[in-house]
Amino acid sequence: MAPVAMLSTIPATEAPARPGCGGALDYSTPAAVPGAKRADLTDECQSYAYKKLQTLLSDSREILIDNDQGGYTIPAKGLYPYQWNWDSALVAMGWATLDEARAWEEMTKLFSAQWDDGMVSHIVFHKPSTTYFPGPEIWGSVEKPRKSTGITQPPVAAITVRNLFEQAVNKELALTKVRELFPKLLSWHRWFKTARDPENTGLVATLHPWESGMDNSPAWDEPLRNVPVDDIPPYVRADLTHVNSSMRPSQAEYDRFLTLVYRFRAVDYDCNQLYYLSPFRVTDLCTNSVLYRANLSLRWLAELLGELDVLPEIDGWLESTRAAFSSLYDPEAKMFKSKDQLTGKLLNASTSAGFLPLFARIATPTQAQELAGTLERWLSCVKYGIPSNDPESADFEALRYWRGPIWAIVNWMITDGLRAYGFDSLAQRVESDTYELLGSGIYEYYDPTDGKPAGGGSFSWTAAMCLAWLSKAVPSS
Ligand SMILES: O=C(O)[C@@H](CO)O[C@H]1O[C@H](CO)[C@@H](O)[C@H](O)[C@@H]1O
Repeated sequence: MAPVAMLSTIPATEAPARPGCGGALDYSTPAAVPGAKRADLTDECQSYAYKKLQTLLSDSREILIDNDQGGYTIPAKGLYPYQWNWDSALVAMGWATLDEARAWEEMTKLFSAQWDDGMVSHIVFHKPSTTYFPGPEIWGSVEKPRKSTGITQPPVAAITVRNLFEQAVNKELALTKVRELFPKLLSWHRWFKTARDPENTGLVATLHPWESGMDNSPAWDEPLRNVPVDDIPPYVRADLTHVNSSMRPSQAEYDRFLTLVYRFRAVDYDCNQLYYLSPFRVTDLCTNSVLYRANLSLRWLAELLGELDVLPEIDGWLESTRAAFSSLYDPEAKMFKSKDQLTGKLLNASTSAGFLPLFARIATPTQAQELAGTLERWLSCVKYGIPSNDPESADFEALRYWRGPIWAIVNWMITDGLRAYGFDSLAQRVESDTYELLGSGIYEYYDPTDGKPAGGGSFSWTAAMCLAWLSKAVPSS
């Protein structure tokens, strides 16, 4: 696909009209800046490209400001009215481009709800809302609503904290914040080790599809089949009042999501029991890849602070994960796969999480080469990348949430990995596709077959990716 050449999906009111420019555009400078002009482009073309980026950036800033609830950012109004864990960690990187203090605040607010055992919840219920289910009164009770959920999400936070520190202009503030956050991060990562890898396998368990962040991924079809539906109280889904049911998880999936919540609640989310009693226990590629990368970041932060005593502990985690990770590689499919810990089998589905070992830097060079080949095949089947599910698989659904649509945050993670392994042109293809998709609106996800935006609108982590990643990645030649 030609880099950012087709812009037909941008509504005329939101983007400047595109003049007939041949070749790539320069997004970095207005044509009016003397000396900044590319010789092969007209003033009109350069100014168009510049304006397009400025429009996207200002829309993205507005979304973060609009979704700001005072120190934390909701993912989208109505659909997701609380603070979500990995959303906030990704959104903080976006905030950092306009207000560093506000970016740090996002992290502080997330960790304000950290549990005594170290866990950081997948949702923090700072303020009441009637637009989401299941809310605090389901996770706790009507009489005693919980302030946060009893499950977690992929631990992006340490990656963010390192990133915020490295990018910081105000290094003094950054160092104070790193000092504050480091022990909290360490305690969360220790919780992963003890609560989710009590048998010391090197890979942590995920006990609920919501913990994976990729809730209705086809990878969970098999293990969810072994989750019985209990006699749970009747409930009304709020998500279907915001988004069409054809784009959301099925009722059968929700029944199982809720069954798991009620079973976990029955033991008051005791982390020593959940691992053994959950009828859903998988090795999720996303969680394990993010955790490995987050442990690399945590190690970096420990060195920054001179916390050298903890290095052997973190090195031990890294080493055991490295030793175990190849067991998740399927050489025939040339793809990493998640695993069902209860049956011991690799799960059949090939999903975009299979590329995340690149983001982790844990794929071997041979595996990375093969993954790049697999990704090329996927991209040859769709107009835009990266679909969340193998576009050639029978269960690919272009608009159903994590079963096909493109997610900007996943594109960022995979692109970061592709560049680290030297696959620059593949990375550029994904960056160009993402840039073009965002031009049609800053949404939750996008249809890989035609680029149609879908799910929640004015979506925070998509806006954050525009600010923190795409604004720097768009091709300038
Ligand atoms: O559908 C839901 O109700 C929530 C449950 O956590 O998940 C989606 O929405 C959350 C908020 O954006 C994300 O963190 C998840 O990854 C997922 O896309």
